[in-house]
Amino acid sequence: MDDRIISANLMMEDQAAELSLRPRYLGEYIGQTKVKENLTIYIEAAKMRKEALDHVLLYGPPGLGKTTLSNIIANELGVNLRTTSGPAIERPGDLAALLTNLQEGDVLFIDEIHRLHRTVEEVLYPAMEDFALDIMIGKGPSARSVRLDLPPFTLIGATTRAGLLSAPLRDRFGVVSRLEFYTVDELAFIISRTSDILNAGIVGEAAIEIALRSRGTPRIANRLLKRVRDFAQVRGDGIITQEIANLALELLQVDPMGLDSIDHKMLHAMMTTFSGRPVGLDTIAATIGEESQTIEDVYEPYLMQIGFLQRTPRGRIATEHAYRHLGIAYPDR
Ligand SMILES: Nc1ncnc2c1ncn2[C@@H]1O[C@H](COP(=O)(O)OP(=O)(O)OP(=O)(O)O)[C@@H](O)[C@H]1O
Ligand SMILES: [Mg+2]
Repeated sequence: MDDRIISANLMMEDQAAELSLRPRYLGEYIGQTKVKENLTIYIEAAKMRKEALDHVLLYGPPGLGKTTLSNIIANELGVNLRTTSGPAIERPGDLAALLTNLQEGDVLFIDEIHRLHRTVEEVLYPAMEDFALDIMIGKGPSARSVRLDLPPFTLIGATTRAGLLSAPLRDRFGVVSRLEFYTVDELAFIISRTSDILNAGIVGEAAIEIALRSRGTPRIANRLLKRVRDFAQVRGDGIITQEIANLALELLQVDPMGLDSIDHKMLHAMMTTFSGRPVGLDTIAATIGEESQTIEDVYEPYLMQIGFLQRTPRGRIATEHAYRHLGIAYPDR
């Protein structure tokens, strides 16, 4: 179980809070400017034509706002949103039931769409393309296929791993948007907004301090803010000052770049155990006792984003920046 404070994955403690913190309209959705601009136009156009919006694929690391954006799209379109996830749809019949219950223009949101079963995925192809469901009736030689019309709908798929999507599925999305890590300013803005909602006073410098350590991820920003707020209440007078923020973040063992002990362990191993030579993902994983996939999906993207880690054909290497950050001498080559 991934329960690090800086984990981008959804944790139990986030769940209730995220519902109330989630922006509901595009105007409140901070950052992701390009994605927002495009969606605004597509949504407007679909509404003018009174048609269903094209199918949308949202991908990017966890906690960047894919689920939030899907909710917003349905809200902006003024339609119902049905939510499910790849692994939750076990049989083709489950998907058929979902699809036949949609009303015209509705949004069907499939989270973790890369985990759809093959047989289920095949039902989705004609549904996405022709708004039709092909049903087999009978068995053996007398079996025949009947085509059932579906109301036009919008499928929104979300995934952290677009690379795992099959080509036929990927090709059926008219809009494919990649969510990016947020800038420090954007995160500071999100933190201030969340503080308002939580009725917690925060000074600008403190918001930036938390933003700097949030790994470009709103979910982490909101989580850190809540922990820091506890400190402010107990150790201070409730107002989150820069001093309180620094103290709290230090105690939470989140360093000034948002790295925690696991990042340190991983980089350390690469620099010392492997003497800075390129290392394979599985080797790193085994050395620090983490799963390869977690490293690849969750830790690595941010380390690469801040220029601490590079992928080369021969393996991963830590960059000079990373050496400097950890205070380890960069090997001369
Ligand atoms: N652009 C944004 N502006 C303000 N808050 C945001 C934004 N994006 C995300 N958030 C906040 O971050 C939280 C996490 O976002 P969300 O659940 O949408 O991420 P996700 O990409 O679906 O993650 P996962 O990959 O784990 O499903 C939301 O509850 C919301 O409060
Ligand atoms: Mg989500």
